[in-house]
Amino acid sequence: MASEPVTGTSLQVLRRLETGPRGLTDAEAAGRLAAHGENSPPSVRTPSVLRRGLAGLRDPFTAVLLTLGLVSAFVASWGTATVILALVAVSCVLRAAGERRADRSLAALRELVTGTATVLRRTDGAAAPRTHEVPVADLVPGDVVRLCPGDLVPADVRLLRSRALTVREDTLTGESAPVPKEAADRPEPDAESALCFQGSAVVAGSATAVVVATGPHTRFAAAGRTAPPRGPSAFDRSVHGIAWVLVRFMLLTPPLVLMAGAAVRGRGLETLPFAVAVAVGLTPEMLPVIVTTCLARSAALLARTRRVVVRRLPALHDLGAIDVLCVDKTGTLTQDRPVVARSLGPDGRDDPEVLRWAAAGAWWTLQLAELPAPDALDEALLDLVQDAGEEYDGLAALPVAPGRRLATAVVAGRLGHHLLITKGAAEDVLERCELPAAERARLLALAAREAESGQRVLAVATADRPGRTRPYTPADERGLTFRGLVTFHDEIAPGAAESLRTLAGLGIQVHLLTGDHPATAARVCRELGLEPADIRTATAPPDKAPHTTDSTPADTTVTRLGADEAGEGDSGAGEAGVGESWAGGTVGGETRAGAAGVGGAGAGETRGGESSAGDAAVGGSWAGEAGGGETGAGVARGGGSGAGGADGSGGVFPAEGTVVVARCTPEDKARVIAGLRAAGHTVGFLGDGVNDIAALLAADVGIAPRGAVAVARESADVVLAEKDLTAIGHAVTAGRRSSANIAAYLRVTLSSNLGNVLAMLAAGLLLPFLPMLPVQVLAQNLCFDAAQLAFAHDRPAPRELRRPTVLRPPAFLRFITGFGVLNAFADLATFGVLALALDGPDALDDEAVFHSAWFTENLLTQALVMLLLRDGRRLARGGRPGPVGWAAVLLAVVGLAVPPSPLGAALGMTALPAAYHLLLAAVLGLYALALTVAKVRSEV
Ligand SMILES: Nc1ncnc2c1ncn2[C@@H]1O[C@H](COP(=O)(O)OP(=O)(O)OP(=O)(O)O)[C@@H](O)[C@H]1O
Repeated sequence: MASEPVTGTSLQVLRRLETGPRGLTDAEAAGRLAAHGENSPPSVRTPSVLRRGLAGLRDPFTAVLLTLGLVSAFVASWGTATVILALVAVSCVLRAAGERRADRSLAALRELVTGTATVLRRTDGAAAPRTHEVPVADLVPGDVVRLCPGDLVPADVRLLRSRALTVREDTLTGESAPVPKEAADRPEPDAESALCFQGSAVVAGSATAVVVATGPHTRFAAAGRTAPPRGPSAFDRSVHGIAWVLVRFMLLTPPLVLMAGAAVRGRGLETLPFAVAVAVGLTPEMLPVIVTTCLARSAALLARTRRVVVRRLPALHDLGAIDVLCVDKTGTLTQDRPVVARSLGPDGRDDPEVLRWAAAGAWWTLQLAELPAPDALDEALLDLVQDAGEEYDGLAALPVAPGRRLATAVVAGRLGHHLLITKGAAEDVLERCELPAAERARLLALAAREAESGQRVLAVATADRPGRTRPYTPADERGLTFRGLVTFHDEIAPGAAESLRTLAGLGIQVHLLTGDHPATAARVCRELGLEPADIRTATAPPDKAPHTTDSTPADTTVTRLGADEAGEGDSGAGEAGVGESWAGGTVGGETRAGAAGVGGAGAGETRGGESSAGDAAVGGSWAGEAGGGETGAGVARGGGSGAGGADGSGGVFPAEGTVVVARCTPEDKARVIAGLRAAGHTVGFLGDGVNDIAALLAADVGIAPRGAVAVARESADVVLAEKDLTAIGHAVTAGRRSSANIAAYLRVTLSSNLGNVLAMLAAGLLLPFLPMLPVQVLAQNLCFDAAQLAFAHDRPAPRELRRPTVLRPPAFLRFITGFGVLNAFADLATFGVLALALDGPDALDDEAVFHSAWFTENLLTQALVMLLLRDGRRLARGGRPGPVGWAAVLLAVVGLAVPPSPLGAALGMTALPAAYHLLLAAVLGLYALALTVAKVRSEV
């Protein structure tokens, strides 16, 4: 179905689809919707619970458990095998159920951000077609749709008309370089270039197209594709690091126990079930369950209370771990509702004529490039000049595109001449004007002065050319006559200042990456209460600017301006700054570069709030290749003040404060983020436009605000469904909360498990019998696991949420070893004291008594660890116990109640003498004291 109607001329295709260039009528569309079904985006086929359960076996802990269970069955230790396999089953079922719940709630949340398509429909056959925004799901074959930059192609379509259309097809091909598409009628096999496929992103240009396939018939669905998988999150990587250390321990444990038993006690293979049980005791089996539950609960709560949609569950962890947030300016920190402020001539005086040129250019670009709607700057111009462009006939348009910061309209002038009207970034337009260098520098300074007051600035130029039939290309934008500047005021977005303050309070460094002028960006920063520590310009060499997709890292020269150089009120300094960046691009001026190490150096070591991560090079290709000598058009000079220490590039980011990188192309934004990540930061990016897609994908977490274009929303991990930016702070806190719960679970479980295992190994060697029967080890493990589920529901203390939650495996393993050893000492001390104090028929040399005493003591110490390592402060302040506190109490009750119960008898246990409980209370008191001291010391 997808391929059949797309060959032949556009007309043939339209006929075959029983439609026309004016689109379908409402009745036809409704009929086809009933016949073809919804054009639902191909969703991941929801796996069955069984499939999910089996997938759970791939988790390393579960896989090791299963192996140990099978080993036990192999040596006919049926009790041990049954309990282990039951543990495996419980873990897989809980995890599958949690994932299903999470999937369901996410599917419901995604509804909040579903996209729409611009479609041409008629009320009846005689009526004129009108454009409507309809939900993507309502599209049917035969619908005529309009595509513009930022759109996601809503179905498989055949182009009817197109203007300089480029799309990214990475969802289908994995290839991120934009591909040109054209409406021309071509025979097979070239017909593909007139087809766009569902899920592709429109990067530039515009088109009108007819829908040829929807829903399950699209190529995307047929290929069974889903969104390209992202690499593991920062948190996942840490958890995996820890998991693999433990898995190695677990695999080593049984042979060690066997060898030690044989060497010291002369025991044989009969110890294997015990050895296996000890290894199982080390396993944090509930980890996958707790991770899924924590994430799903936090995501659902965020959506309900803050209208924040987490589109990829693990992104919530990364959100909690970010220590750097890069934001774009327009549409994110500002509202992107610009209003014309001034129109001035080259002499700096008000000149309304410049505004008329700019508006005429905007009007004809809009008409000829077939853009369904003007961009915000053009809209502001057209709002003010009602009859814009009426005096001309439009001939051609070269619109703005990612990496291209100007637009040209060609109109018919007098006496058969053509008139080019170009408007855009001052640097880009002035570079194309015929001007002496000094005059150009003066005009750039004029633009910078306007920008310093926070205004957005467009330069306007024209050119009179003899008429011709040859098409116009960017190469024709040369030898222009400068006409003047138009400035715009764009209000700050609601909640932006408060949101930035909250982020600073959460220990997150904010950087601004924008395509706009450095002085405008710096002023916006100040208005938001952020004093930029550094202001830089990322300048693609002019001849590369329109073709950023094939630019290489070395194409970007980064010019650093001192924070004060673009400073407000000091126009001289501002002029110098901008002049310098300009010179770097064209006249061979100097690009001041800070000292920089090459990115990635010291990554890992430099992580974390107190580290010098910020001093490391931004690195990656951006810093490394842009610096250190002559690059592109600029000459980099080393010897700046950065702490990276190597030779010069502009890539050093300070450890504190905000850096503004202005005049960024989409690739520059992505490169800066890649560099920051290589320097060890966990980086979030907040952006709303088609020029932000690469950055959204490059960041650990991409965030799109409400109002972002469809492609940005689709590329983001987190979407804010409300306009209020303060939701980001709440989302970060929610991420930290779930990460803190998982980290606490790991700390408590692993230190406690390690302590038990060490104590059991030691006791196994000291005693003439096994310190616990395998089935008892497993039973107490099961009780402890069940209690651990409370961590998914806990509320961490506020101080735990003040900094990014970063699990550093070495520090973490040190923690659990320290507390594990302490726990083992407590266990052994208990028995030392009890052995000395008790004798008679109930003494500890009786196996059943010993096993029961060990069981009770184990569960009580574990409860104590839960209480003190997690709920200690809350209880010390006289607060009510949280879920973990109550779970600990329950665990202690089970520890005391099981041995004398029938269940205890079935497990080979017996009631314990009263004296034991008294002595145990005293030993536990001492242990609690030691634990508290150790905890306080570990926090200093
Ligand atoms: N309609 C337009 N006509 C001419 N030039 C434009 C137009 N829109 C944008 N520009 C120029 O292109 C520059 C870069 O635009 P781009 O969309 O990349 O970034 P931005 O909107 O300025 O900032 P941000 O990256 O923060 O969203 C603008 O600063 C402006 O100079």
